[in-house]
Amino acid sequence: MSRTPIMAGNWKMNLDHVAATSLVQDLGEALKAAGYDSAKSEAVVIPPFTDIRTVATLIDADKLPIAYGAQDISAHDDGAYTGEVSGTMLSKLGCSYVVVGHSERREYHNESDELVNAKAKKAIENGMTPIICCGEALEVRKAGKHVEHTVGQIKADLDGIPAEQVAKLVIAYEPIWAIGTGETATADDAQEVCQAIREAVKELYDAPTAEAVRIQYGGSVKPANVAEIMAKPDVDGALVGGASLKAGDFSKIVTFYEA
Ligand SMILES: O=C[C@H](O)COP(=O)(O)O
Repeated sequence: MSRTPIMAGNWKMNLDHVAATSLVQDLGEALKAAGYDSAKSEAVVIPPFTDIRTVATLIDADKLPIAYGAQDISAHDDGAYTGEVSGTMLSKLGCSYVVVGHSERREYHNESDELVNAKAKKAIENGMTPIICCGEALEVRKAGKHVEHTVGQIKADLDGIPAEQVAKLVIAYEPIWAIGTGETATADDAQEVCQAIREAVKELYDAPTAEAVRIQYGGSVKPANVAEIMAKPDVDGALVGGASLKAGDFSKIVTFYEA
């Protein structure tokens, strides 16, 4: 089973809609110059909500080979939920992906696995693919409990999602201690947990579903380290923060296969 690698750039709370235009234009030009082949790697940008319409308009108008999505989604369909954004709204903007359960939202917004599960289901209900984030804090890794912790998250995050949907979604393993620190996990660290996540999906569902689900690594991925990480059999892509804010760097990560 060959899984198309997926490289998603999570801009986090960076770049207003004007700056977003420049980055997406530069990224489109960099990918074209690199001879980017979308069959070898999928490029996705995940901007702030306020940028999505602008990014969508540019990608559509210039027919750029870039998908886009959102950094969060409401667990509700509509109503009195001030500040939240619904799946219907995101789907109507043409979003293909929704990041759910990022460690920064789990920490700063106290998001539980139950809420992450509800958000993943809402993304699927609205025809979008969730990128379900998981990963351990440094103290958990130091205690040697990182596999147990991360697999436990994913089992809860996938609760009640049928196999045919799990096969199509994306899981992002992001060790919290590697996010934004420059402390990239080693390729072996990434493989260990991505393999354990795939084994857990096999136990929860079946072998075909485990083979089909795409599992990313995230945490200080850069052009210099992406090829080694991507050479691992159970790593199917990257969820990229800082490096996705630079068109040249993200283009090199998307075209990792050229290395
Ligand atoms: O969503 C992206 C991850 O949090 C990784 O961020 P980073 O590449 O800046 O470490």
